[in-house]
Formats: sequence, C-alpha cells, structure tokens
Amino acid sequence: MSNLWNIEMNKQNSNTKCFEVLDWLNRTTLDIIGRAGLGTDIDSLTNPEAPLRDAYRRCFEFDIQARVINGLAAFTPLVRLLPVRANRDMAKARSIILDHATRIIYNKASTEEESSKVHHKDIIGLIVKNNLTASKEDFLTVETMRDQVMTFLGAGHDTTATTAAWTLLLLAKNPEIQGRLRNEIRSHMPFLFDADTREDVSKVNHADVDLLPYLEDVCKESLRYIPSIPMTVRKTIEDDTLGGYFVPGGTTIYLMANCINRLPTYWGDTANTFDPTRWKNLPDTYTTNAFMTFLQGPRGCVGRKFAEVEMKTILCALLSKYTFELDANVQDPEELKMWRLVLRPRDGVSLKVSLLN
Ligand code: HEM
Repeated sequence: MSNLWNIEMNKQNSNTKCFEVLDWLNRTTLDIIGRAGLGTDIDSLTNPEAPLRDAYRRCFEFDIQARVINGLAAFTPLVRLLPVRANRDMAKARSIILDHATRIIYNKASTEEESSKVHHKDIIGLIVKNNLTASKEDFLTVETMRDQVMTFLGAGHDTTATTAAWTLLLLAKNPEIQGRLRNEIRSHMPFLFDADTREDVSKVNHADVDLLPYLEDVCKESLRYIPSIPMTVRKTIEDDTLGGYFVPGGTTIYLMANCINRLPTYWGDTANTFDPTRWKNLPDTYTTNAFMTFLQGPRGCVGRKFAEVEMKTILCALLSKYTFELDANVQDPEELKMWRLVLRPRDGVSLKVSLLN
C-alpha cells in the first residue's frame, strides 16, 4: 500500500497527498486475509476494481435505498424479496463472493495430492490437508469449507481495516500520541525508517510487534473507543436473572459493545476520552467483560489475535514512513459514524498523508 501511495505522490511531484485511507486499508486487509487465510492472491491493492473488492463495496452501500431495505430486513426478512436495486446488488455481491469461495476450495482440493507434501501455512490449506486424513465424522464437505472461506473473508478484513482507519484518524487528531508511538516504533525497529532496509526480509522476520507496549495500548484503546462491530445479538436459552431483572428463556438480547466499552461504571470518568495510557492505570471497577469489541467467551472472535497483530503491523509500516494529519476539506469522520455490519464513517476516512523527513 505504501509503495502505491508513493507512486501517487510522485505523480503529483509532492511529498503530501490526501488519501481516503479506509478504502486503501480495506484492499490491504482483503489481500492479507486472501494470502494468510486462504493462500490465494486477491490483488485488490493493485486492482481496486477486483470483483471481490467490488462485491464487498456493494455489501456496504450507504445510499438511502440500501439503508431502508437493510433496516426493514432486520425485522421482516421478506423485504429481501422485493425487486429493487439494493436487493439485486446484495444478491450479485453474494454470488460473486460465493463463486470466489467455491473456486478457492476447488483449487485447493485439486492440489490435494501434492498438498500432503506442501508445507501449507494458510488456514484453508491446513483444513484441506487435514481433510485428507480426517475420520468420517471430522470430514468436511466442499460446501462446509466454502462457507468457512466466506466467513473468513467477511469477518476477517473489513473489521480490521475499519479499526485501522479509525486508529489513523485518532492519531491524526492526537499528534502527541502519534509522535510517541512513532518514537517507540523507531526505537524497536529502526530498520523500518531507512529506505534501504525497511523491506529487508531477514529484518522484518525478526521484528515482533508484540514487544511494543505503547503500540499495544494504542491499539487496545482504539478498539475500545470505536468498536468496529458495535452491536451483536444473542437469544437466552433459559430463564435467568440479569442485573436484578428476570429474563425469560428465548429473549433476544442486544449486546451494545459501543456502550459497554464506554461505561463510566467500569472505565471511570474518562470513559469517553481516547487515552491509551488508561491501560497502564485501569480503575478497580474495570473488568475483562467491560471490553466487548471481540465479545468474550467461547463465541468471541476467533480471529482476535490475527487482527491485533495485523493492525499493529500495518501501523508500524505506515507510521515509520508517513505522518498523518486531518484533512481540512472534509467533515470529521467521527461525526459521520454509520452502522452497516461494521461501524464506519459514511464517507470513509480522508487524511493528509506526508512522507517523513
Ligand atoms: C478488529 C478486527 C475484528 C473485530 C472487531 C472482530 C469482532 C468480532 C466479533 C464481535 C465477533 C462475534 C460476532 C457475533 O457472534 O455476533 C466475531 C466473530 C468472528 N470473527 Fe472477528 N473480528 C475482527 C477480526 C477478525 C479476523 C481478522 C478474523 C479472521 C482471521 C475474524 C474471524 C471471525 C470469525 C470466524 C468469527 C465467528 C466466530 C464464531 O461464530 O464462532 N475476525 N468477530
């Protein structure tokens, strides 16, 4: 991504340019989940109109018709049958994603013979390989594996891209936090700041983003402050009592991560402030379940560690090359938060990006 940004800057003979970073990050994380999760090159970075990227763009359309149809469909699924553009777009997007997922599985399966010899590292490669020797009960059908591919593609890129984009916005709003973070990255990974060494594989392979404590706190704080999945739904399986209220079995519960993550009851008076230092000084009222960005428990996000490492890696790569400032020509994206599967700004996140001196 940063190499492509440099090309764009060079075209304008400038060291500074405004980029809509959310779209760029979406393409980056789609390519990453393609390679790391599915062992396939999606190439949406070099080809912004790649069919898969286009399909996800359609899924997240924010125009008025899409908003009305999706809002109504939450209560009356029959609305999905109406012959309107928003439904046709969703159906087309679904068929493109299904088609890609099916092709990925068939490509993997066709190399089954060799796969027992190949050292697969991607998740689907490992699943296909495991299937070769799986017992009857553990054997996965092509349809099940295809659904896994679709889940990983869907769950595994937009969430991380949106969080990374919000983080860059928060860093642009807080230059002192951005500066402190860059200093930490410089002291742990000086090679990233030198054009001759930043892509040196032997150095990159030895770098460990989990060793940077302030980076950890910035990421956790950004994930707390703006959770990319702000709400999820569960149904109670039996009668229970919650916070003193009787809740009958079968009740639908809306879990509002964006509220819980900012409740002063747990986080104290500064709950509504973006402050990475809070993580070194949590109040006694804090509890693990006050952080609901990935949910908690056995049905929490299985990709949490992957997402955290991915986010940290992206931040190290970008902050070692650029500074980020607010784009004075656009409304503050935080004022334009909209929820459509993930909580993203209506017009994306446009930032002024400048090459570091
Ligand atoms: C910042 C990034 C991410 C956030 C905030 C996030 C958040 C979540 C949340 C809240 C859920 C539970 C949804 C529900 O049950 O209603 C979930 C589920 C899931 N996530 Fe993530 N996720 C992120 C990144 C990822 C990544 C990178 C992957 C894949 C590598 C991934 C894979 C999954 C899968 C497979 C599930 C379904 C788990 C299940 O139902 O048992 N997620 N995620």
